[in-house]
Amino acid sequence: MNRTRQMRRHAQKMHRNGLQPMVIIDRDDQSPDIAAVLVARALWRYRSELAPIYVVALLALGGAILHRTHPDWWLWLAGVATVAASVLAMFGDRVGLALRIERLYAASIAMGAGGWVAAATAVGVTCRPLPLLLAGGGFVLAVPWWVHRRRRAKVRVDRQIAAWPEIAQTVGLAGSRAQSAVVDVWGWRARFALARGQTIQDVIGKVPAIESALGTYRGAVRVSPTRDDKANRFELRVLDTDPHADAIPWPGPSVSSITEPIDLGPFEDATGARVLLLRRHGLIGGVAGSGKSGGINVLMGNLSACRDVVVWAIDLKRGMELQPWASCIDRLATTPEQARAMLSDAVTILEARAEWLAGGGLRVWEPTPQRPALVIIVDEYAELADDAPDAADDTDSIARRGRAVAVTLIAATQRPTQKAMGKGAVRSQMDVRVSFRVRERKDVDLILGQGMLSAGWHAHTLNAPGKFLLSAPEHDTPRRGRAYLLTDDTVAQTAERHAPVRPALDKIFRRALNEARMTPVSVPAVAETPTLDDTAETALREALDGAPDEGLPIAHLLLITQMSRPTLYRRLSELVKTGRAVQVTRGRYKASEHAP
Ligand SMILES: Nc1ncnc2c1ncn2[C@@H]1O[C@H](COP(=O)(O)OP(=O)(O)OP(=O)(O)O)[C@@H](O)[C@H]1O
Repeated sequence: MNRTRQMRRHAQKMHRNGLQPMVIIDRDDQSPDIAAVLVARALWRYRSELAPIYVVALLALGGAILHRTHPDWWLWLAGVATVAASVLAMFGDRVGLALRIERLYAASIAMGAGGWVAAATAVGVTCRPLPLLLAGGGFVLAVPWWVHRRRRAKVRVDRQIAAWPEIAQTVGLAGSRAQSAVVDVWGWRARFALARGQTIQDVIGKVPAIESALGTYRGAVRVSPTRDDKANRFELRVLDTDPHADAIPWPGPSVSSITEPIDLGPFEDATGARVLLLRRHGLIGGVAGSGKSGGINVLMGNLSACRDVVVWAIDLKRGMELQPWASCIDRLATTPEQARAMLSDAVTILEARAEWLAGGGLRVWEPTPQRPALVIIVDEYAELADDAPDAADDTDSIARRGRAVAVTLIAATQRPTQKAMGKGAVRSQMDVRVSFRVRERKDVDLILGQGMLSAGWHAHTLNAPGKFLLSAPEHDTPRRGRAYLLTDDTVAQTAERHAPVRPALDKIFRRALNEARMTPVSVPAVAETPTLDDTAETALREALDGAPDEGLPIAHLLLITQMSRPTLYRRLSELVKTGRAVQVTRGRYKASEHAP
């Protein structure tokens, strides 16, 4: 017997240390004692699952006692049961029964249990059909309890929280402790306090180990600061189902001005990944097919809705990605020559604006529809660096000096290596970084910045196109977002809706360009740059008349006429309709041979 007590003490000590006792039964006389301990522990551990059986047993016991001691109480008991059931049905939400079905269930339990005890008190528990009613009713009412998803989730969470000291020890966060936990639609969340000297970065670095210890699937655990932003607290989020499993349709523009943050798509807690682009440059990276172009579509959908932004774009993949937005893009460069000319013009405008600001004693350019910001989107930046290396000085100038004058550069590329980004300081000037999935872990640092991988920005684990991590001054913890998806139809409709409201570039720019007399490479001699005042119409006619057989591209006509893109498209379609011009191929026009 003494030995049994010793073993029990040993088992308790092991349990206190977080260890499971190993049971070695070597003598028959000790087994019942230890088995009883194990059974008692199982009864306690599975108390939630066994709760209906406990309740049935309690009711039987209570009924038996009351029948013996106070058989005349049955009427009171029936009254109390009725009142309790009504209160639960009406006000159950105040005690956490959020759904109506849950309140009705609780009311049925109260009425059933109370009614049965009242009857058993009056006539005795063995009186028929009370035993049958207790067993049958107990079983029927237990089924919803056993299958209830939230209850099961809660039990699982409680067990994991109870096991946390052991998990923490294993993963190297000994001393941290859980403060609270809640089950939500996607899984569960818990708030933890850290031991002295531990930081959130330490926890982020342990995420794979925590996932393994909790037995979740890979990528199911998220770590973030708590709302109060205390350095010794963190929130752990464990997802059972991925909130980003399905594509999320774009709900329409979230902004009407570049001074507002643009919503790229929801984070996993359904809050929007909003980021400001005014006076900032952006870098979008990720492997082919990871959703970069989708991300650019979201940007275009929003930027085209802003009346205080002029969008220029460089798409050296023959305009494949950005062509659908052509009517909202003031200037689209699809060849290295056009890209070179555009970037050089951008520097001209930047300098003119800087001069204008200095002249007025102003520090920054505040965009308005009359004086819009300029956003230059470069899709597949690596191709620009390859095909137009001499434009590097201009991109460098824009990246370094563009902020104050509201000239923003947004570059998308698969891997922003120093080679892909050109020689200059462009990458280091990018304030907003969006990383879609990368293939290699080291690419995380390439896109998001040195040290980000070890700080927990695991873009290599993003597992569907459109999922991204966003790093910006207002987003300094790794949270997964999923970009909204714009279908081709949505793009076409949005571009059509926004094209008429696109602003033109301001006079300061136009004058600066005039003065700089920028002549695009390979513009035919007939297409002399005219003055930019009110001779646009004549310039268009002259350009079309002198156009070569293959026609003049839109980009050149835009440069020559200085019309806004929507105006040029409108004028060209009028000229085509009236037989004065012809569209030779897509995006190329010349005067009709039979023009009047
Ligand atoms: N936000 C999104 N939600 C759901 N699916 C998306 C999303 N973005 C992209 N996709 C899907 O992934 C495919 C590839 O996306 P996308 O063309 O944007 O990738 P990419 O990174 O630009 O590739 P590439 O570098 O080859 O152009 C799309 O055809 C689309 O079906």
